[in-house]
Amino acid sequence: MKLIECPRDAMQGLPDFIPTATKTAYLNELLQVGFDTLDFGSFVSPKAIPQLRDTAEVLAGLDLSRTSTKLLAIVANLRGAETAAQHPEISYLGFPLSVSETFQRRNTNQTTAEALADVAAMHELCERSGKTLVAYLSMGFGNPYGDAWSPEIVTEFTRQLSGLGVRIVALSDTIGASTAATIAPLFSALIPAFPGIKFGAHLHTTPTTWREKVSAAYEAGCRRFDGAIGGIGGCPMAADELTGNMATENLLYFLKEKGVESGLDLAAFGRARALAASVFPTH
Ligand SMILES: CC(C)(COP(=O)([O-])OP(=O)([O-])OC[C@H]1O[C@@H](n2cnc3c(N)ncnc32)[C@H](O)[C@@H]1OP(=O)([O-])[O-])[C@@H](O)C(=O)NCCC(=O)NCCSC(=O)C[C@@](C)(O)CC(=O)[O-]
Repeated sequence: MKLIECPRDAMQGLPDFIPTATKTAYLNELLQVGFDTLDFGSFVSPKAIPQLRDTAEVLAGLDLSRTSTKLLAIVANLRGAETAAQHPEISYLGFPLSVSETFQRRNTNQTTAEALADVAAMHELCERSGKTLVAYLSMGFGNPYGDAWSPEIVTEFTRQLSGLGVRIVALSDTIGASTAATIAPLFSALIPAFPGIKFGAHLHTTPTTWREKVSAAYEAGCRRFDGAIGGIGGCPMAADELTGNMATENLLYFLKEKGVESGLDLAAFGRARALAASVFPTH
């Protein structure tokens, strides 16, 4: 089981700037919890995402001496990927490739064909610099813009990613549109069809629908889940109203019910949750 904590997704849409020292302290606490990966920041345009304009400074303040958690940074163009690749502390570069043309344009100002060309270049950059590319298939369960969506379209994007050599694909429900009825068949079909790819679930959800979503992905064989403490956040490029992240607390409830080891230090998790209450005071 791999749990990926996403404070980047929790913070990126918040209008009030979280001071760099506060971000750093929170991430340092999260680094003690035992997550497989921390999606800690992004190297993108500060005009697009002003909240994360200090990612390089935050990275400089992280204490990586007592953690096995690996760092993931989101990038939205080659320039950001080249910046991220220069940091030896970062293991993963994450790029949002969208199944929806409208969202690709809103998020990275590209067509999906241009974004796929960037994925190819980013994958090569990662290979050269000892890093791994994580491709998010954004709007992977439908979109609010009226763009075509079907399991076949998601499969075709996955085929293209597989052809480029991408080995981690996070099926992403950017706006919380998924249901058990869309999640289960997609994971059930894609996992056996692409044995060279490790599939993750990056699900956004309301507090009432989280369980059916996690359960559908887990029962279909997914063993890599993204979450954010408190279920905070979402992508501000997608919609005005953000649908929160999958709460990490709920992922842990689910795993406990299933008798599955999370691998987390629960005391450290409690400390991180307590700190989250002051980092995100209005949530
Ligand atoms: C990709 C662009 C830049 C294209 O935006 P653009 O306007 O086409 O880019 P540009 O090249 O014309 O540059 C615009 C300005 O940004 C600057 N710029 C340009 N690139 C960089 C960079 N790398 N680092 C720092 N600055 C940069 C550049 O210097 C310029 O500054 P100006 O001259 O106007 O002062 C823009 O659309 C962007 O930054 N988008 C951010 C997207 C983003 O961060 N979205 C949220 C994360 S993805 C997500 O949340 C989804 C996910 C992963 O969680 C999964 C899911 O749920 O679906």
